[in-house]
Formats: sequence, C-alpha cells, structure tokens
Amino acid sequence: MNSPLTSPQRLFVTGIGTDVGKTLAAAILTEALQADYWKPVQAGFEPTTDTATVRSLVSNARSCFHPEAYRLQLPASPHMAAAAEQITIQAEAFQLPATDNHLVVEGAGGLLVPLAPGLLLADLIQPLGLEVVVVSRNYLGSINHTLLTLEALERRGLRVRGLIFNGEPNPATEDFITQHTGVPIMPRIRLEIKITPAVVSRYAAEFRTWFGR
Ligand SMILES: Nc1ncnc2c1ncn2[C@@H]1O[C@H](COP(=O)(O)OP(=O)(O)OP(=O)(O)O)[C@@H](O)[C@H]1O
Ligand SMILES: C[C@H](N)[C@H](N)CCCCCC(=O)O
Ligand SMILES: [Mg+2]
Repeated sequence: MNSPLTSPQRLFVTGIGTDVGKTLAAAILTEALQADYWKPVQAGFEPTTDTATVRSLVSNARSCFHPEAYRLQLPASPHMAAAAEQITIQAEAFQLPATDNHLVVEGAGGLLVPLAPGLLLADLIQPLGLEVVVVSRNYLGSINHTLLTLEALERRGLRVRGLIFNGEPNPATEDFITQHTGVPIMPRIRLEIKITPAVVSRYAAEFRTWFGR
C-alpha cells in the first residue's frame, strides 16, 4: 500500500504499445480515485472512443470526462491520422483540463508515438505535470517492450507512479521486470471474459487500497 493521498493525482496512462489495456486500466484508476478522465488524442473512433468506453465503465457520479484536444478518424499513428485530415498537431493545443479533482490522462499507443514532426506523445508529460502509469500486457517480446518503456521514462526524468500487469499472468516475466526495475507495482488486472462496470468496480477497490484510500 502507498501513503494516503494528500494532493490530486495527475496520472498519464501509457502502455508498452497499443491494445495492451490502457483504456481498461484508465477506467479502473478513474473509478478508484473518482477522477476526471482525459484522452488528449483519439486516433480512430469507430465503433467508439476511449472516452465513451471509460464513461460506460465508470459507476461514480463525480468523474468528469473532458473533450479530446484532437479526435482523428484514422485508426493509425496520430501523426498519420492528423496528416490524413490535413492537420498538424500542435504541442500548444494540449492544456490540462481545469479541475481540482484527480485526473487520469490516457495516451495513444505507446510512449514514443509520434504526434507531428519532432513531437512525440512523451513530450507532453512533463509540461502537463503528470506522473506515469505503465500498462504491460504479457506476450512474447513484452519484457523487452516493458524495459524499453521504463528506460525511456527514466532517461526523460519522468516519474513512474506504478506499473500494471494486465491480462494472462506470467510470474517469470513479472518477477524479472519487478526486480530489474524496482518500479512500484500496482494491483494486477487478470484476463476477464467480459469487461463490465462491476468488473471495473471490483478492481477499483483494490486500487483504492493501493493508493491508501
Ligand atoms: N484484462 C483484460 N481482459 C479482457 N480483455 C481485455 C483486458 N485488457 C484489455 N482487454 C481488451 O483488449 C482490447 C484492447 O484493450 P484497450 O482498448 O484497453 O487497449 P489500449 O491500450 O487502450 O489501446 P489504444 O492504444 O488504442 O488506446 C479491448 O478490446 C479490451 O477490452
Ligand atoms: C489506432 C490505435 N488503436 C491507437 N489509437 C494509436 C496507435 C499508434 C501506434 C503507432 C506506432 O507505435 O506505430
Ligand atoms: Mg485506449
């Protein structure tokens, strides 16, 4: 368990790639903290957006859902999705939503996803004053992707609030990553047959304990 929260949590949820469970983890964190949620860049919105997914999974009435800075149609790297709409993503367009509440910010894909020439998603984290939660999903190659992500965060001086292992457990992988990096480990999320608000609430209770609430 961590020390009790004294100030608003400002969390940036990244992952070791796309489709690793950032949105599920973000929904659990949002519910655990009754936080606000913000997805600054949504690339691809058919059949739905991550904001709509998190809204549908969260049960508390306090969380607010802030509009994306960029909502792009193409399910691709944001720099490509923006170019397809003749848009250049601008760093200045990313202003932290005005809220006194805890805030969960979800990235798109992994840490070094490009937004525009010379601009990576990782470049937003420090100016926005966010701490990082990394989601790792087990597959052959995920150890390397997890260690690279954590090393890139360290190199940039970005604070890792916690690492979440999501999906099918793999103790040998998780133990190596935990011992090698020494990052705080948040509760794990198991492979679920169906992701529902009840499932999210159940994990949220575990995360609340982890945060000391
Ligand atoms: N623990 C889990 N159990 C069952 N299904 C899961 C689990 N984690 C993720 N999924 C499913 O895997 C898919 C990808 O997960 P998710 O949308 O959370 O990825 P993401 O990292 O947010 O991707 P993006 O980069 O597009 O934001 C979704 O269909 C989600 O429901
Ligand atoms: C479309 C996808 N689901 C995400 N929104 C964006 C993933 C970008 C990945 C880019 C890359 O690392 O090659
Ligand atoms: Mg997502």
